[in-house]
Amino acid sequence: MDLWWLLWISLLFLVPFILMEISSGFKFHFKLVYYCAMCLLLSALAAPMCLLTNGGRTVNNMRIISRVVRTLKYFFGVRFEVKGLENFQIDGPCVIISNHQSILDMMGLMEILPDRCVQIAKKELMYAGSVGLITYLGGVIYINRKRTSDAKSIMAAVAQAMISDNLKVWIYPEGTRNNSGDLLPFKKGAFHLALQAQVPIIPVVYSSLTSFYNQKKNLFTGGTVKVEILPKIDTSGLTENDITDLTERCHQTMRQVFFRLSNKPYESNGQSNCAQ
Ligand SMILES: CCCCCCCCCCCCCCCCC(=O)SCCNC(=O)CCNC(=O)[C@H](O)C(C)(C)COP(=O)(O)OP(=O)(O)OC[C@H]1O[C@@H](n2cnc3c(N)ncnc32)[C@H](O)[C@@H]1OP(=O)(O)O
Ligand SMILES: CCCCCCCC/C=C\CCCCCCCC(=O)OC[C@@H](O)COP(=O)(O)O
Repeated sequence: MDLWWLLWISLLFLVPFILMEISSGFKFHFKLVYYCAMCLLLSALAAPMCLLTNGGRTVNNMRIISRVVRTLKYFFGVRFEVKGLENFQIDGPCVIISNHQSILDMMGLMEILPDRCVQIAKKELMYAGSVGLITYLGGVIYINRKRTSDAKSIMAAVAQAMISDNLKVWIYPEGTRNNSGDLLPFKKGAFHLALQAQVPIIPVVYSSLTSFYNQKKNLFTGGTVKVEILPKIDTSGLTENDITDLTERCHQTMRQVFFRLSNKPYESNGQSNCAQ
């Protein structure tokens, strides 16, 4: 008899808990699927608009893409508080670096995307159905992260194109999505590119999404993302020998801003910030 009571009482507590877990998990995954479906749908709608307006693969399509992607935030209750937009007002090309937390970053990217700006992306994105097509039409540059030598030669060609076509290039120097509440060490490609093209670097920092988007906690509600565009960092006169210093300087500056925007106390990590 005692055993039955124990079973009933445990069920009384366990069933709502399991249901809550299932439903919040369901809600999280449902919202993620909904986000991907919206990206696929909007890309499928934007692709003909790009083709009809600009004919094919060109950075001019980014204007259409960013306008369309900017509508996404209303569906997901995400808002952006942007500071420092004036720092994008520079003549000519530059390398823009920013932190990368999740696929939701596409909204933050398109919210402030300056004119004539293409992104560097992993080549797998090319195969993401209509999203792959829209990235192709927008002029996104694909790299194979597993082959450093290929990535380097593509980046060298990009350095030339930046100058000849007056392009800004957006790179996520962490090289992958990172929702840990800190920045990963930076890869060096962005800094080589800036030096090769002899163009300035503009760091952009997005506050942590973890308060409203957290994969570990199955959390995806609405919230505000603080964005800060920092003043440009000049690279003129720097050489290959300065790459590590430059990388560390940018990482440290962005990390400080990231902690400030995320309302977290700054923690010095006391180790090299460059990916080895
Ligand atoms: C309409 C609705 C649409 C809805 C959908 C929305 C679509 C919107 C469209 C926008 C699309 C945006 C897409 C964004 C996608 C974001 C991503 O895919 S992030 C992942 C891909 N990006 C990156 O990986 C960029 C950052 N990575 C690097 O820069 C890397 O350095 C690397 C070039 C990939 C090389 O990788 P790895 O070998 O792992 O890196 P390192 O440790 O840094 O370098 C090793 C070694 O090589 C030297 N080196 C690196 N780069 C160069 C270079 N360019 N030239 C010369 N040498 C280089 C480096 O110095 C290291 O040597 P060392 O001796 O140790 O110093
Ligand atoms: C017919 C084929 C159908 C394919 C279906 C593909 C489903 C995907 C659909 C929509 C995805 C929308 C994502 C928007 C663009 C996201 C860009 C992005 O954030 O890429 C991640 C990349 O930065 C780093 O990747 P990793 O963290 O290293 O991994």
